[in-house]
Amino acid sequence: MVELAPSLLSSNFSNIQADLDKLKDANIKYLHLDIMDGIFVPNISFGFGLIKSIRKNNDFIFDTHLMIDEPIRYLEEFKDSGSDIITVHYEACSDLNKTLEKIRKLGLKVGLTFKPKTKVECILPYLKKVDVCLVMSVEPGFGGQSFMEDSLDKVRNIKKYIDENELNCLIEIDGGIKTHNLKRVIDSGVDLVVSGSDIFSNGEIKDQVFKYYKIFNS
Ligand SMILES: O=C(CO)[C@@H](O)[C@H](O)COP(=O)(O)O
Ligand SMILES: [Fe+2]
Repeated sequence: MVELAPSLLSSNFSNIQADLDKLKDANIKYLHLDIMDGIFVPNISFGFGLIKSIRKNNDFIFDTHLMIDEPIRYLEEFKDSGSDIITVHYEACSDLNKTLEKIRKLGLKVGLTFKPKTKVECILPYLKKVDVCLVMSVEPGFGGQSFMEDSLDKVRNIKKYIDENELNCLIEIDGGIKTHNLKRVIDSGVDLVVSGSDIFSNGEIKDQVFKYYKIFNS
């Protein structure tokens, strides 16, 4: 069963809880949290203070996507703020093994992602250590960008590797997903789909979520 993880980045920051209530009403399980530090990516989003604050009233699985340099410095804080999955970038970690192991030791689900220009082959050896492999289908840093078609081949390669090596790793895709490209995305073999602007800025949130699940189930 494919699941949708709406990205908080595209929600209405002046009334976040109203949007979260709509997601809850639409039976959403995962919430994707994009953390940007202005160094690893050319944008700054929000930090653990905001996550902690929304954790109090929301039961979603918090899927935290860290677009920050050397994320190992802040893993405890993201755990304490309520993250369930922490995903780090291959390019951001000087000691990737140590970073992944620390997430595991903190008792969280371990996620690994990589920028579009990084070769898939670079991350394959780490997949035995991770619970979620996130394929970026846009350059990280901003919501609302166009979907990169070649990300589907990356999903297929990763899926093949996971199946051949009998690994227990979910595939997530993030960036530029819309209802019009969703079917092809699902057919490539993903388990989790992140969507931001198409969920929060395209009419009623609940109606949009239902459109996604209708396509998931088609
Ligand atoms: O990580 C990122 C961007 O860096 C994403 O999670 C986006 O926030 C998804 O937004 P859309 O592309 O769906 O608008
Ligand atoms: Fe993201």
